[in-house]
This record gives sequence, C-alpha cells and structure tokens, in this order.
Amino acid sequence: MELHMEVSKSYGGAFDLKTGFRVAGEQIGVFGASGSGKSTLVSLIAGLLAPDEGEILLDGDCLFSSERGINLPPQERRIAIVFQDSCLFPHLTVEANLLYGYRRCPARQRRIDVKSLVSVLKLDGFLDRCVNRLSGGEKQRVALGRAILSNPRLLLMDESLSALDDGLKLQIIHYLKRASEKFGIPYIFISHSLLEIRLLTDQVLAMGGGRVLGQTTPEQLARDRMGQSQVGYINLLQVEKLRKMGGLYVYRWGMEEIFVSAGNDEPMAVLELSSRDIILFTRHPEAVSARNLLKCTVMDTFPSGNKVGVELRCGHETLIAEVVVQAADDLAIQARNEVYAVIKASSFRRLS
Ligand SMILES: Nc1ncnc2c1ncn2[C@@H]1O[C@H](COP(=O)(O)OP(=O)(O)OP(=O)(O)O)[C@@H](O)[C@H]1O
Repeated sequence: MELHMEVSKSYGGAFDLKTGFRVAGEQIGVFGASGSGKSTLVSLIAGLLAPDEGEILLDGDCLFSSERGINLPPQERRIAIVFQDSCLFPHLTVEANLLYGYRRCPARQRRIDVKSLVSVLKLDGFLDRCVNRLSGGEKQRVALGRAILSNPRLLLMDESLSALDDGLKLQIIHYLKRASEKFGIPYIFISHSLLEIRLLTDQVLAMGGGRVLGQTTPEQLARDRMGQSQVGYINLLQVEKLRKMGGLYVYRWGMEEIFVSAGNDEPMAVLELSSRDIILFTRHPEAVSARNLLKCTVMDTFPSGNKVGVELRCGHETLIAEVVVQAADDLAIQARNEVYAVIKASSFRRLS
C-alpha cells in the first residue's frame, strides 16, 4: 500500500491540519497526543471529510484532488474504518453484521473466505447471537470481521482497541495481524498508545499540532520518548511459565529464568518491564534482595532527554535500561562492557 497526502484542512481557524507525506507499507501506525489531528487525518483518507485543498493518492489512484475536482465518495474508496466503539447494527445477529459489507461487495471482488475469517477471529460459536449479547471484546472482533469482509483495499483503525483491557487487546492484536497477513489487507492503525503501536505496526507517522512531524519505526519512537515518558521505555518480554516457587512464578525468558510476582497459571505470557526498574551494577553485587540478577553485555547507549538509554544483550534477548547522564559517566557505561541488571520480582507487569 502506498499513500500520498498533500492536504490542508481548517476547522474555521480553530484547528488547522496541513501535511504532506508519502508512506508505503502494510502495517502503518499514526501516533500522536490527543488533539494532534489523527482522527481528522483518518476522516480525510476515508472521505468522511474533504480537505480544503490538496491531493490524496492511494496506490497511485486519486481519491481527492482539489485541482482536478476529484472527491471520491467513501463507498467508492474501498476503505474500511473501525472506531473505538464497534458501531454494530444492534438489531442484527453477529452473522448479519459480519456479512453486511460482504454482500455489498461485487462477487468478483470477494477474495476473503468467510469461514476462515470467522475461524481466525474465533467467532464460530457466536454467529446466531444478537450483537447486544456480546462482550466488548467480542463486539470489537465482529467489527473487525465486518470491516475485513467488506474486502477493503485499506483498513483504518481509529483507537479501535483503546477501550479494551490488556488481555483482550493482545488477543485482538494477534487476530488482526494474522487476518491482515492472511488476507493481504494493509492497515493504518491510529493510537495514542505507544504500546499498541509497537505491537501492531512496523512504521509510524508521528503527529503533532496538525502536522505529520516525521516517519520512524515504533522501536525508535519508544527509545526517543524514553527520557520524557513517565513510564520510561517499556520492555516487552515473551515468556514461558516453568513453575511456581515460594509465592513467585518462574518463567523462561530466552536462556534465562526470571522470577515474577504477578504471574498466573497460563503457559505463556507477555511481561512489561520499565527501563526505570532495572538497576545496573558494573560488578557482581553481593547479597541483593531483588530476585533477578542478569549478566548482560552493553550493546549500545543512546541519549533520550536527560537520560541515557542502555541497550543490553542478555543471552539472545534485548533489554533497555536507563540511567541518568551522571551515572552513565561515573560507571563508564559503554558498548561491550559487562554489567549486571538487577530487577525486583514485583517490577514485572503481566499483559496477558
Ligand atoms: N468538527 C470540528 N470542528 C471544530 N474543531 C474540530 C472538529 N473536529 C475536531 N476538531 C478539533 O481539531 C483538533 C484535532 O482533532 P482530532 O479529533 O483530529 O484529534 P485526535 O488527534 O484524533 O485526538 P484524540 O486522540 O483525542 O481523538 C482538536 O483540537 C479538535 O478539538
């Protein structure tokens, strides 16, 4: 998918969006603070709003051009949107909701097999049920299914996962990536959650004040924001449960065993760990109360605000820690040094 936008839109002087960018890829994120113009951008792409002037090209096809007098209506753009609120037809069943767009799509354009989509989204058991009797996460899966079945050339998701709890969010993220890859549907995912952007996209447009400020990777964005973020850089650890021991859960993380307070009995989990909760020692610390002591190699350091980020290699895994500039100087932390990372069992948060 390639999108080119060179547009301006003013809400009567209250807010101006003025932006020009070209982005190519299948899993694109739009990240920005509340009020930065993300939803406005989405509405312009979908045709729900018309720019004051400019041009929008999708895969070379003109969706809007003030110069050529082109403004394709939304239904001719073949772009589906999923909002935060699933916006289903309340009087229809799951199946009728799912098939709404599908039936309106000309038979020759239908390339998605309904059965396999229903199975990917794990909606098999719900088809006859009225959507009023579904949980929030189930409704959101139906909304995604309906959007995908409309066979769009592009799927737009505007804060589609914001209202869900972490467990459901991860489940849906998993479905979404599979569905997008399996059916070849590119998406643009809009969020103010860096975590969601990191889990779902591989490149990001950063928005601020009605402008696209730049294009980067989710990883780079997370590193750049580490110093100014209240929560630092959030490491995401894919772990496998080994056993329970003395009130703690023991997980396998790469080649390491880690001790975690907030575990559960699921065999797999994703754990969050803030860069702020990792304490670095240049020599082996004796007698520490923290349950996790990991021997690591410093791979790189990077500035982020008034902090220094430290990229650590721990077996085959990577961790990002942060220290203040003074500490980085005092400890002479630099690439290829060996350090010990000390982490309390209570510092991990379970996402799933
Ligand atoms: N119809 C409108 N008329 C006037 N101002 C508007 C209108 N719609 C949005 N705005 C303003 O435009 C700015 C951008 O709004 P937009 O919804 O695009 O931001 P956003 O980045 O999606 O925010 P959020 O993350 O809070 O949804 C905001 O200041 C908003 O108040």
